[in-house]
Amino acid sequence: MSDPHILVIDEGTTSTRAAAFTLDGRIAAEASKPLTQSYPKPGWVEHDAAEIWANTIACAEAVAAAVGVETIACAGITNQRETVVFWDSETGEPLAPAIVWQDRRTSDICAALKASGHEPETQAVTGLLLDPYFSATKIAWALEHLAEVRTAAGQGRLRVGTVDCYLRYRLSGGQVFKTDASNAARTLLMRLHDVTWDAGQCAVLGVPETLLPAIGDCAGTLGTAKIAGRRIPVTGAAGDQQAAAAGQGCFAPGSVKATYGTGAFLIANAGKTPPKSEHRLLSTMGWRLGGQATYALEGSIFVAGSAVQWLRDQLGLIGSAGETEALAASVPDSGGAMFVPAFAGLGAPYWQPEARGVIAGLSGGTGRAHIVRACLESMGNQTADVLTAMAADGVSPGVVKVDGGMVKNDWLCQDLADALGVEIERPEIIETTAMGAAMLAAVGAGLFGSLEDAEAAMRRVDRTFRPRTSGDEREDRRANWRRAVAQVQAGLASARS
Ligand SMILES: Nc1ncnc2c1ncn2[C@@H]1O[C@H](COP(=O)(O)OP(=O)(O)O)[C@@H](O)[C@H]1O
Ligand SMILES: O=P(O)(O)OC[C@H](O)CO
Repeated sequence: MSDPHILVIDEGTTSTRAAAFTLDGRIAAEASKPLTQSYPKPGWVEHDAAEIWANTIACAEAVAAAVGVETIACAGITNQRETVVFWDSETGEPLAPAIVWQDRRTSDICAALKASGHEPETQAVTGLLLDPYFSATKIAWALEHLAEVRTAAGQGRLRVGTVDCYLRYRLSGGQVFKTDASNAARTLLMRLHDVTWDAGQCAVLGVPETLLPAIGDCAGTLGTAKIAGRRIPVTGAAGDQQAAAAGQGCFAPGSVKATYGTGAFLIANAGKTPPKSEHRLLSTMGWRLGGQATYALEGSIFVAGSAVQWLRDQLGLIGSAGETEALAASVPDSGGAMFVPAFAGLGAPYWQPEARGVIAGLSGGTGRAHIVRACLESMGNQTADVLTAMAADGVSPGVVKVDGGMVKNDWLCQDLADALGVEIERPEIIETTAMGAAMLAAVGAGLFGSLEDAEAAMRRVDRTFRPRTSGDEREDRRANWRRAVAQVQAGLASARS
């Protein structure tokens, strides 16, 4: 029999991918399809869940055909988190557009909940803060505003879930209505310490607990996926950022990864008890295996690669994302330009959903290369904000393990090292999210005894970027960044007055 493969479905914000991994961590076949982004109103971001499903099946079947479906031993699913899908239990068809994690339409609901003093309780129970980023207010909004969703709820036909839950439902032919602990932890409704839905949060946020799926582990017997006429056991499932932390081998408490895709997300392993952030980071689930939770401290940055896409699609400054590398290197600095890409509000550690972006410090000499460089530099600047908060919460890594679509850019990786003053370690396979889902699925299927064993067999380091800046240079850069963020915040204050 040929070598077994692990099929991974990685449903990201901007594209859906499938890959077949070998047990030594190679990608034997892969397929991807872009996902349409809809911005129907300012601050709104939607996906078509029918397109998500069609792309998922097409990518999975293409990969199965390439390696031979009979060689696939098991499947793992990983996904953009917090995004909410509404579908009909009878047909599996979507009832409304999916409301994406970047969507800000529930800012007012969150502001009202904060004003009523509900944030400390929310943080104590769920580890999260009151921000439209998370799923619950999106569900409550849809139940109030979308007739299709309300009617289906009244008739007992409504299924609501995060993207993992929707895909597991459809892949199983409607047999499985379950989510996993890492995705459930992003809803604002899950009690972090005992991994159950919290009746109080459900009541306050207006989400009937009866609508919610069961919560399970991230590895084990999780259901089946009908692909290319075969029922493949699904043995791994986790949100994409937690999967990336597993794929980077962040198993020791305090080890940190940063994934640069549409957004950028830093996760520190926090061990076996929920961490408590005093500095506006999230306390969340890493993964849960055999009923045993591993917790994480997270800093979520809402705009990373999407700023590069904006330079390409809205400004036409570049023809492709890859061009940013040579352009940034073509100038000695950004010429004083500072780019704060707060298109979807500011995430950690600010949590200001109504903030909007700024490009400051422009002069007549500012050119295309300076703007591009300022855009890439904002990755290091935003990451430094999160690492500063992590340090204040007691986590100071000497190495940050990076991955995601942006880190193929060497200039960016070096700039991260220079901005942060830490080593930046890049693995051979930068699709670490998919690698982590493959590791979880392999452990769930019994192909490896532990995630550590899977990492030893599957993950290899490509390159380490070392800082080339002095502490004073980094401090100057931080001061300039703080001034630019202050401009964003001043804009916010004047918009309110
Ligand atoms: N060479 C590059 N330099 C900078 N950014 C890049 C480069 N290549 C891709 N990107 C950006 O990376 C993002 C894609 O990363 P990916 O991990 O696939 O995202 P996601 O999983 O969120 O859909 C895009 O936003 C793109 O603009
Ligand atoms: O699609 P990505 O890779 O930017 O990840 C999205 C995150 O899961 C949102 O929390």
